[in-house]
Amino acid sequence: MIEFRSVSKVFPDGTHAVDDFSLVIPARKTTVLVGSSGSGKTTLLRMINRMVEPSSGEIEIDGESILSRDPVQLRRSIGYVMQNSGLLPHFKVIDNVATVPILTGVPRKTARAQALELLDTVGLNRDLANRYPSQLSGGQQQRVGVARGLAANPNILLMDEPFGAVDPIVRADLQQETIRLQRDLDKTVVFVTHDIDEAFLLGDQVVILEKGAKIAQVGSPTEIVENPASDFVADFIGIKHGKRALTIKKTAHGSILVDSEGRAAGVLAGEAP
Ligand SMILES: Nc1ncnc2c1ncn2[C@@H]1O[C@H](COP(=O)(O)OP(=O)(O)OP(=O)(O)O)[C@@H](O)[C@H]1O
Repeated sequence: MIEFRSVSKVFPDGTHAVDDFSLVIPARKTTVLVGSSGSGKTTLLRMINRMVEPSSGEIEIDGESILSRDPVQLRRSIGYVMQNSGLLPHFKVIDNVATVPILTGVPRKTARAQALELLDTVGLNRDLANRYPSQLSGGQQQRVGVARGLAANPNILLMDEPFGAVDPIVRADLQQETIRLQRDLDKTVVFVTHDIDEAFLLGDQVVILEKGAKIAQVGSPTEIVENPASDFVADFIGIKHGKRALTIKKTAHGSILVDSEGRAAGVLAGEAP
C-alpha cells in the first residue's frame, strides 16, 4: 500500500504542481491517475520513488515513510516505465533490461538469463535481445521498457503514459498485456494517463485529477460512471456527450441503445413487456 498524506509540491519557479494531495493506493491493484496535461500526474508518480521530493506532507509505502529509505536504493526497487520507453540507445535490448539488476549486485550472467525470461513475459521474441532500441518498432520498445521496469522484480510498478506514443492497435495490445501482467504478477501498478478510456480499462481504482492534482473523484470505473461527483467529472468522462452517452431508441421489437452518432450499441435486456 502506498499512502500520500497532505502532499504538496511547489517547484523552485513557484509552480504549485501538487496541492495538499491525500490518497491511499491499495497493494496488488492498478490505480490510474488521469487528468489533463499539467494536472500534476507525473509529479505525483515521481514522488513515489523520490525522483521528485515533496515540499510538504508524507508518503508511506507499507506504513514506512519513504524518507527513511535511501533514494537510489528506493528507485531501483520500484519499476518505472515511461513514455518513449526511456531505453538507453547504445545498449542492446538485453542489456537495457539487465542493467538495474546488475547495478543491484545480481551477477551479469544471471541478470542476462532473467532478462531473456522477461522478454518472454512481455511477449517479445528472444531473437530481439541483441538488437539496439532503434532497430525495434515503437510497440516493441515499449515492451522492452516494461520488461526493464519488471527486471528488479519490484512490488510496485510506476507507468507514466507508457503507451501514449504508439498507434491505437498496438496500444490496445499493450493495454491487454498490462492487464494480464498485473493479474499474473500481482504488482501494485500506478499508471498515469490523460486518456479516460485507458483509465477505465486498466484501473481498479481511478483518480480523476484537476489542476494542482486536486482530486475531482476517486473510485472504481463503475462507481464513477454511475455517480459522477461533479459536472467536471461528468464532462471529463464523456457522459454528457461522446461514446459513453447512450440513449434508448424504441423499435418494433423492443428497445435498443444507440450511441451519440446514432449507431446501435446493444439491446436493452430485461425490459418489461
Ligand atoms: N521541474 C519543474 N519545474 C517547474 N515546474 C514544473 C516542473 N515539472 C513540472 N512542472 C509543472 O508542474 C505542473 C504539473 O506537471 P506534471 O508534469 O506533473 O503534469 P502532468 O499532469 O503529468 O502533465 P502531462 O500530462 O503534460 O505530462 C505543470 O504546470 C508543470 O509545468
